[in-house]
Amino acid sequence: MSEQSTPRNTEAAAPVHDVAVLGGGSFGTAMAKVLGENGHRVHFWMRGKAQAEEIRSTRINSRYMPGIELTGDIQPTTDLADAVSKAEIVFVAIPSKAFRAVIRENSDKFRDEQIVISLTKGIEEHGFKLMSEILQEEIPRCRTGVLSGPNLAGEIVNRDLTATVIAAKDPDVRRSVQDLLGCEYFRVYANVDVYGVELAGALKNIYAIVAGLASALEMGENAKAMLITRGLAEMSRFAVSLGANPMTFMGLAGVGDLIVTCTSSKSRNFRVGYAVGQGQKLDDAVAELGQVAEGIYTLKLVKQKAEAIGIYMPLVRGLYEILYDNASIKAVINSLMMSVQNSDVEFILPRTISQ
Ligand SMILES: NC(=O)C1=CN([C@@H]2O[C@H](COP(=O)(O)OP(=O)(O)OC[C@H]3O[C@@H](n4cnc5c(N)ncnc54)[C@H](OP(=O)(O)O)[C@@H]3O)[C@@H](O)[C@H]2O)C=CC1
Ligand SMILES: O=C(CO)COP(=O)(O)O
Repeated sequence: MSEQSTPRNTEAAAPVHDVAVLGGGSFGTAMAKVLGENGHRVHFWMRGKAQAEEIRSTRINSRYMPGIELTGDIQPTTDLADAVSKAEIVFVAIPSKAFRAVIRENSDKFRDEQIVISLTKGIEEHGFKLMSEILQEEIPRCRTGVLSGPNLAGEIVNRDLTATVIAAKDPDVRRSVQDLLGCEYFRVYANVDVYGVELAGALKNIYAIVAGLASALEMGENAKAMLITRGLAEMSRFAVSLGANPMTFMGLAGVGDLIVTCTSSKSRNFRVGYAVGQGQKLDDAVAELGQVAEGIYTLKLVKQKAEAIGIYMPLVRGLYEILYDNASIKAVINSLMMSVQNSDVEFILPRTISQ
């Protein structure tokens, strides 16, 4: 596909491609909008007939993106087979809990060598699988990749300047996604560390919840910086132990996404943490949100995994105790502050092993 595409910023009209976006939530809508504005034909699949009909007739996805008009050739559909069969590239924005089921149920609809990109930032409960691993298991004939970065959907649909990362082993996959999505408000950087980019996107949701909690408790700016930086240390320690490249965490998918979700109430994970910090029960906070906050599931899985492989993750443990063990927030903070004072950057000065 990339051979046919024109370099950016040329006068020549860019070729129109058929693409599919699976998932009619906030992020699926944001990516469909970018692709539509870039002149591509977007087969936009969602499971709700009423939602598809609404978008077809009003050009607005009122539940997930109220007031945002979807211009360009965006064709909402509830026929996944039809969307996938027409597409050169498929983007998947389905929450992690439903990701495998949707792909598996439709695995025979994908073509050999078709490019399939995960937009989902989560981990599967059984087996600690990332979405790219699920794609490889369910549709091994396809070429796969992952898009992740500081990408609040609500800003992208307003054409606010944004950058993201496409991670794929295959250079043609990377180039194709850059060509399809890149435009004057959306820049797509490339990485080959698929596992690191994907894990960064999933892990940062946990620290966004922590940051929301700290914000509700008015802990101050120093505390915010401490939490973001120690969150970065903790998530990179964990990811590196699983084979990710530590340098990936210096990039947009790591530190970039951590900054945006830990400092903005536009992040759903941040908002869940904020609500809990204000005394709301977790279930009520999630119900009120009405959208997915992947971090609450990722937290459980990462705590379990970290314990199983012996990785020190005090923020994960502390947040878990608050959300799931009814621990007092004050007691958890006190225990974190009074734990052993250790190395700042452990890739320079190794930690003293004392949990
Ligand atoms: N929003 C954002 O800013 C960003 C989100 N992401 C990631 O994208 C993924 C999707 O998030 P987002 O779009 O924001 O989530 P939303 O909560 O906004 O929407 C979820 C979407 O998934 C659909 N869905 C849920 N269960 C199923 C199922 N079993 N089968 C088919 N469709 C289903 C919902 O359909 P229905 O309405 O019918 O329930 C809805 O369209 C998440 O992993 C998130 O972390 C990544 C970057 C940015
Ligand atoms: O991943 C995101 C921005 O990069 C979206 O974060 P939330 O899911 O917390 O809204």
